[in-house]
Amino acid sequence: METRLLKLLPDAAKLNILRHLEHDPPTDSGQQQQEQHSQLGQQPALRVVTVKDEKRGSGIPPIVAERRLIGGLAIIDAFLDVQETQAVLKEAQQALQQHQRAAAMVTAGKGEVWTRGGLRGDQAAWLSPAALREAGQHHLAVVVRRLLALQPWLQQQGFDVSGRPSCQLARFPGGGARFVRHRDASASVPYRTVTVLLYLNPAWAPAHGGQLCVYQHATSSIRPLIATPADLHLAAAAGAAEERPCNSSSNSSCRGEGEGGAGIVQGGDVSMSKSDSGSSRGGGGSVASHMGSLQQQGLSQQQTVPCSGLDEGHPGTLIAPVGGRLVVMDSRLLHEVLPAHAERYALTVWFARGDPAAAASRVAAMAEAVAGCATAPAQAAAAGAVPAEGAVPAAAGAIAALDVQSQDSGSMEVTPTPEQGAVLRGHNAATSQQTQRQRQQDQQQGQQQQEQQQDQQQGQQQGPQRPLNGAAISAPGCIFVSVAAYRDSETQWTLADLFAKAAHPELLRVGVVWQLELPADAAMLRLAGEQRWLGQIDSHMRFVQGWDAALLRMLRQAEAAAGHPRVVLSAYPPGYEGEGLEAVLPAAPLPSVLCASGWGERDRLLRICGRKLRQPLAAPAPAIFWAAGFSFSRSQLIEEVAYSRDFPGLFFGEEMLQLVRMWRRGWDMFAPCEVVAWHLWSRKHRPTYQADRQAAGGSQALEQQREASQDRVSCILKGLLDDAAGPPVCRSLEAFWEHCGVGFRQHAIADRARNGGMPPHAFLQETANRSAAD
Ligand SMILES: O=C(O)CCC(=O)C(=O)O
Ligand SMILES: [Fe+2]
Repeated sequence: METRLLKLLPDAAKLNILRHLEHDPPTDSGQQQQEQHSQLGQQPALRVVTVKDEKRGSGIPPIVAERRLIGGLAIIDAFLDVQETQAVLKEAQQALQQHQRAAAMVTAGKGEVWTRGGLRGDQAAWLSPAALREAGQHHLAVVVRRLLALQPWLQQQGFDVSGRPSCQLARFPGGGARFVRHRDASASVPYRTVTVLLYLNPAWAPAHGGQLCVYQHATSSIRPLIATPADLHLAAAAGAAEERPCNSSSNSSCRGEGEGGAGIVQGGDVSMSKSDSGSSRGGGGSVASHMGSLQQQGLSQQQTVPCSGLDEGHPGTLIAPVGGRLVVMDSRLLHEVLPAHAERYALTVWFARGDPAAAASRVAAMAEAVAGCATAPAQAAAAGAVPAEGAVPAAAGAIAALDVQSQDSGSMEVTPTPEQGAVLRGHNAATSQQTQRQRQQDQQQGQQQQEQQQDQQQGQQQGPQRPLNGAAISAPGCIFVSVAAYRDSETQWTLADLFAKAAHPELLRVGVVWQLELPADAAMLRLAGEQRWLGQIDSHMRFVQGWDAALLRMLRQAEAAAGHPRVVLSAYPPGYEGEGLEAVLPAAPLPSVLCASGWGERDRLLRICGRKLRQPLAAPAPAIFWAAGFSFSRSQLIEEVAYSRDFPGLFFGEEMLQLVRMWRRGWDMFAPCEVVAWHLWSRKHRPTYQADRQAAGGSQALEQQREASQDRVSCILKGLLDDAAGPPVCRSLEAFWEHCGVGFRQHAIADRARNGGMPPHAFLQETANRSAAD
């Protein structure tokens, strides 16, 4: 499979292989977790040594029992005394060392501290009670149990903590390591309800930094739990209205909390803070000074360090990570760990709600998984490290694989890595739902085989030498969607929407080509070649509900109309406005058809546009042109018409090159009769490769390379250069010219081309987009 996959690649691309974590957090099955907890409780090895075991009695220490969360936050000092803290710290250090592999993998992938990535600088290890027991880390085990024993206390306060908790040790190594603003109940782990942090730093001093900053705990209503993009939208809108500065003189609810039971220590090491008032009292200095220290280390704040909420003027409570201190917080609260300048240890228990993560949450996790690509530093492009431009996979890039195959009920962790931005994977085995699907798949196998034979016969009859070997459309199969992205903040939303709106997200596999790296030896996602269907989209798109089912339906219709299975659905999708959560999708737009629109002034390559139809189509219509940003077919397409590495720097021209190659090998284009996606035509929200390169002073060599590629495409289309790539052709170039209605030698466009093969009156004046080329 691997060799075959190599051939499928956009040859110019550098594709980092999906890096699976080899180690799962240990407590991700509810059943298993329960067992582990009860084992923990029963083990004689876990008898109290020096740390007080609160198992006897109510299990809730008095120091905690009399407190409650106010505004979603409670800070409880001296949960452990100094000796206890020291004993636990020692074991925590051991545990982190023992679990170093795990810790490394949840951070930088090689045990490195990832401060340059700027998002998260800690090293962490999941704690399994069983592992602690085996390792003889009794103090730690007892403390974990004491933290777990807070469950009824939280329940009394109305939190759903009936799900399985998870437990983690984290070490920030100092040197400015931080953890940027986030919510623990995030899109990737929406089932977390309460975060309990126990700090293990007996000698903490203000100069050590690393304070926890909690935002918005003073607001009366906490934002709704993020579960779906729609919820996110609502949450963002509500949050924007709620957000207001909070200081002791102007906001009574803040002051009330500060003075009340929430544990705000005035003049001590907990303080309400707002950067613009410079009121970071006693808590170890402002974020700006931390940033300063990062800059001294040669890291530019702008390029490598995302802004702190404090720097943005948001009100927050600074909490020093002093040894023995317990912080209990609603997991929905935004918080961050400010740059730590000394080693900093914390033990965290996340309590979770009972119901397993819903499909929508798994979906939204995709958004987080790629969030890093939007912040990728500009220098990668500026240094000429980007071999091609545009949003099409002919360009070089790195693939981050997003494998959501087995996450229906499992927890998942998004693991940012410096190279890839993020890798996402689930921790659980297949669910019963999946097993059921598997059974259905098995049942349909007989049918598939039959249809497969039909496919093969059809393929042989149709001329192209290699028969199609995929099953027919009625058979279930996975869709592989290839997404190319260049520093595009919309990528995360595109992926979230893609999964959220799929009728069968479990059958979806996505590869993101991040167009930021030099070409190198390629290795394709192992997933790609194994899937039955192939989609290709841009990184700034939205989708209709059930887009996958709709595309399969239309592909089936198109195949029936064509009388063979070499069919590609392609169009320029209509536009949406706004970005991220603000995206506005026009309702029920009419479909469009790709048409020739003219010739590029400098490169003299054909430009195409999407012309909106006056009326909906009853079925997909035979079409002429192909758009790289929206294409759907059987996955054999990429085997038969692989991207070529012979055209470095190509942007305009790529679609025509692919088209001539596809068509001459027997693939027919069809215009979808339904709109299933929207595209953001404005480029205002993202830098382009071209602009980055110009900002860096341009590169003559790259420009020349690009022009040479364009010339070669021109020559191929004119028949002046033989295009030997790929499997043998079954249609002539002359037939292609006639089919398109384009005189490539004469630069002539016939009406057939201008109308994309449709009757002239079929169109509205309005186009679906400007020409994608301009
Ligand atoms: O260590 C802390 O104070 C907080 C860490 C954190 O936010 C997390 O692990 O999610
Ligand atoms: Fe957190």
